[in-house]
Amino acid sequence: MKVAVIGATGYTGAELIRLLSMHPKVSDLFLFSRGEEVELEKHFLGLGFAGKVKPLEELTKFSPDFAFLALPHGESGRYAQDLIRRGVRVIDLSADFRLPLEVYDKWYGPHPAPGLLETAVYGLSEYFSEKIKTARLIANPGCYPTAFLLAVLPLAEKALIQGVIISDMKSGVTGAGRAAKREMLFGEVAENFRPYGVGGKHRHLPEMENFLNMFAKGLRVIFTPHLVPMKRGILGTIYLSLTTDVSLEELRKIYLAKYQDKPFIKILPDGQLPETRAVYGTNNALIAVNKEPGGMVIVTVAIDNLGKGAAGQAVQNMNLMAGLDETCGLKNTGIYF
Ligand SMILES: NC(=O)C1=CN([C@@H]2O[C@H](COP(=O)(O)OP(=O)(O)OC[C@H]3O[C@@H](n4cnc5c(N)ncnc54)[C@H](OP(=O)(O)O)[C@@H]3O)[C@@H](O)[C@H]2O)C=CC1
Ligand SMILES: CC(=O)N[C@@H](CCC(=O)OP(=O)(O)O)C(=O)O
Repeated sequence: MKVAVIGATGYTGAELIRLLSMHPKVSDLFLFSRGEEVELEKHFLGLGFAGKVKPLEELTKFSPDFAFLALPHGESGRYAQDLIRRGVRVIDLSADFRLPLEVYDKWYGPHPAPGLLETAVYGLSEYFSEKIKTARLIANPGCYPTAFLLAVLPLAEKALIQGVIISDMKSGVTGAGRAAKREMLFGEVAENFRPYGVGGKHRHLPEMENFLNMFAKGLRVIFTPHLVPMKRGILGTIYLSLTTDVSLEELRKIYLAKYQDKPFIKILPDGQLPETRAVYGTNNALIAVNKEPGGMVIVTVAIDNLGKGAAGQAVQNMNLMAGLDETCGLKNTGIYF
């Protein structure tokens, strides 16, 4: 397969290059970014792919089978239009095609390609695989919503959750992208731990609620993200109330049954809890379910924001679209030490 990565100089672009260069079915990799032609970074030398990142203006000269858009929201939509018109199947890592128009406009501003919204399929691979297989345009989910939805949907779809779900999440700094920002300087981030977007202000809240409500109506989410001084990883601690008393053993059985044929989702045995280093560099999600003495359920979840939270899930979606095994090129235990 011929594959293009657009936004190849960013963090998710780099992770896509890493994954696609090891993918057994990818024969050609075309890389694009804005500005002048640039050399590939030294990490990627010797991988056998033609060496330079080309200016985006040259994209029209290439006809890949798949194109990954690893661009800021608002920009992706502009490039998706032309690619789709030319018959290229597109996987967009930005938020441009994840939400209904009125919700997008409220949180992100005017939509760059509203005419394409109907075409897009939300790329949460474990829940929408049938639609993903035939899709022309994938809206790859946000990193926090991926972790949240994988952790709560098994209970939501059985109508076992009531009221408010508290979603307390922590992310490494690559989640913020590679562009220079003062609040992401080493001096601001190292030896520091801070919340942000508190009080319903983070743009992943509507994404969480929108897809949660496809499976269970009337639930509300309180989402508080935090920045942790590590490079990669998301850890979520999610508190929820049940509609009826269900034992911990039964709850675990629900998760195990739901994900038994989903190779990237690992339900941890009693006594084990997710941690970010166990998913570092992988497409895996680790989930543990527990109950506190008052009966509330605590679901903990770990993913790599650049893996299952972005590039890994995007490649998993490409595999599904291409009729390949969804694990093709993605089996990886990560780095233990
Ligand atoms: N980082 C993460 O963990 C996740 C990110 N995402 C989403 O994926 C997308 C990419 O994120 P990420 O890789 O982190 O971002 P980065 O900031 O690291 O990279 C963005 C890329 O887009 C290019 N770019 C920036 N502005 C423009 C523009 N106006 N026109 C064309 N190209 C532009 C950059 O080029 P240049 O090098 O010239 O700046 C770079 O190649 C974003 O939409 C993000 O929200 C989704 C899930 C997780
Ligand atoms: C640590 C950090 O800053 N994380 C980012 C996550 C954004 C992201 O990856 O998601 P989108 O694709 O929806 O932009 C944030 O909170 O904005």
